[in-house]
Amino acid sequence: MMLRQGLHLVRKLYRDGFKLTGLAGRQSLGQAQLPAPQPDRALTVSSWPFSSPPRDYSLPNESWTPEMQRLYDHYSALCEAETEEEKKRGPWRRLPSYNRTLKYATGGRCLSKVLQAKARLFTRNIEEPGASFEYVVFLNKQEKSCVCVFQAGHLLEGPPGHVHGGAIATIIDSVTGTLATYLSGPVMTANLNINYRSPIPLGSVVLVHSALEKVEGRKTSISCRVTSSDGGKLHTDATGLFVSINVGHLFGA
Ligand SMILES: CCCCC/C=C\C/C=C\C/C=C\C/C=C\CCCC(=O)SCCNC(=O)CCNC(=O)[C@H](O)C(C)(C)COP(=O)(O)OP(=O)(O)OC[C@H]1O[C@@H](n2cnc3c(N)ncnc32)[C@H](O)[C@@H]1OP(=O)(O)O
Repeated sequence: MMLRQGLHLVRKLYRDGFKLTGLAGRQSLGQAQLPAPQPDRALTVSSWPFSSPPRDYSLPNESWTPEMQRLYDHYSALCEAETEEEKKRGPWRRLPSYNRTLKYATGGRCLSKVLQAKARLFTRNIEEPGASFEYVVFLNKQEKSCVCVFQAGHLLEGPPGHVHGGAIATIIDSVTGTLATYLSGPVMTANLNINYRSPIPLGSVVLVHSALEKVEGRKTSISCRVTSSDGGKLHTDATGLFVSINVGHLFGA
């Protein structure tokens, strides 16, 4: 009871502008030249410091359509497959997906919880299942490629009944960025080139195929194709250029 009251008090202090943490506190991270954020704005971009632990959002939930579930099952089965020769697991892996971008930013080694709490991946922070980006990425280590099964929810509407181009860009950036991160460590998108070929119906399930094109020094180039779930229709194709960074770059270092 006392604990609950204590939490309530801290929460209230926080709401009233007592900034414990969050991106709003960036001045302390080397951006002192920027004007101080307004309290309201600060609260919208801050993260609650005692939020629940990161959860894997790439697992089935009640909003998934039968087609989404079918494709998930199909690629999950590939993850279970063993190679003939060595009875080792095959090249496919399902990538977990957290609501904190920085959980594995160092390539497998977890960063501190304080750093993680400062970074919320917006595609994974909409509370209503199925409302926006439902997706799961399967990586093929051998082919240096991945496929994302993506179900676009009602909040992503652009042209009536169809997915907004910015939402399509978001999922392409997320999938190609994930592949680039897996292959090259921490990166940022430097360039994204997108051709919208045919509209994506809202609520439908599409496949986002991404593959490594080349690595040149700090630059990783990834190609991408968004198709209907049977592969028969091309919706979008794209290329992304990702530049390797030190994670400190994100904090103004
Ligand atoms: C948000 C994620 C952050 C990443 C954290 C790490 C891991 C995350 C963990 C897991 C991933 C999970 C999910 C992935 C989800 C989302 C991915 C989204 C990623 C984003 O959504 S991220 C936001 C948008 N992104 C930006 O906000 C970048 C702003 N920008 C900059 O921060 C700098 O601009 C930077 C760092 C890009 C480069 O700056 P720099 O000083 O380090 O390097 P420099 O300029 O020297 O370029 C080096 C070489 O790249 C060539 N080059 C550069 N830019 C080019 C361009 N546009 N076109 C053609 N070539 C270009 C140069 O020509 C040179 O080439 P060369 O070496 O041959 O001369």
